[in-house]
Amino acid sequence: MLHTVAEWRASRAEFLAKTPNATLGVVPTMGALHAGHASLFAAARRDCDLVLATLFVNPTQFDDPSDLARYPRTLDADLALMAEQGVDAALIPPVEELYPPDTGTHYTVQEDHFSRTLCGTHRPGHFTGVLTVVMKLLQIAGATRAYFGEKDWQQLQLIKGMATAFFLETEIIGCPSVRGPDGLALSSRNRHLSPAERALAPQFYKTLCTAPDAASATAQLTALGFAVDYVEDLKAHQRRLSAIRLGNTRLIDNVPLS
Ligand SMILES: Nc1ncnc2c1ncn2[C@@H]1O[C@H](COP(=O)(O)OP(=O)(O)OP(=O)(O)O)[C@@H](O)[C@H]1O
Ligand SMILES: CC(C)(CO)[C@@H](O)C(=O)[O-]
Ligand code: BAL
Repeated sequence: MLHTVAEWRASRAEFLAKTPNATLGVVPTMGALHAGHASLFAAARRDCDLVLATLFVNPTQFDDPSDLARYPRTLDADLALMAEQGVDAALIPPVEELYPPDTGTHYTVQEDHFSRTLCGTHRPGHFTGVLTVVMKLLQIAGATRAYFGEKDWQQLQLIKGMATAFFLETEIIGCPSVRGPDGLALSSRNRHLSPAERALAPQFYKTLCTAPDAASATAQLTALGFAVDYVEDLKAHQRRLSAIRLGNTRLIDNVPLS
């Protein structure tokens, strides 16, 4: 299951030699897998002949070193979940392989770009890191389709924009957010929540769904005890996006505007 870039490229070539018109799906992740990731694997499995998952905690997208240091790492459980979901191959490259020394090249966008708003404002450099690593992963994968979650809605739009701008041949597929029974969007960072924070967390989604406008959502969330980074209604997309912090844990979510 484990592949370096060179191993993946060799097994991909071998597979395509045997099955010339095969479709390939790639699901980029940072590991610590949960049912949200499983839904992406299932979509790829349904649509594609060969499914690659990538597990890489990308250092360049972390604006906060302590967030990177405590990012959950659960490799054994991740391998079991991927096997259950019928993932064919997992690329788990070391940092030096994705970032060879002295290349000094990254993907960036102009000052007034969408990537500088919302999470881009609150996590400076975050989307440069995300888009750079996604460009690398898509080039390595050489897939027909790549699967991303709508939970990270701004990220999904930016990746679609990059794929269009750079004429990438991989189709970018967005998949619906998977939620717990209480409405909380599944996220690897949920495991950092204390029991009290976990009990409060579903109010995040509920408030986004019910508040009449972004200002009231902000006021209601603040009154409940969330530290609000932003709530914004993107009228053009009919979408409400938000990021909040509970203690040291930052969560994001988005809902359609009704
Ligand atoms: N609840 C979810 N439903 C659907 N897709 C999800 C969900 N959570 C994550 N994803 C998607 O899985 C892919 C990998 O995300 P990632 O590994 O960062 O997990 P995560 O749970 O979003 O972690 P965190 O937000 O804590 O970094 C992304 O495309 C992301 O949008
Ligand atoms: C797309 C991604 C795998 C890039 O590191 C990451 O931002 C994520 O997991 O959403
Ligand atoms: N899924 C988002 C990755 C991050 O928070 O860095």
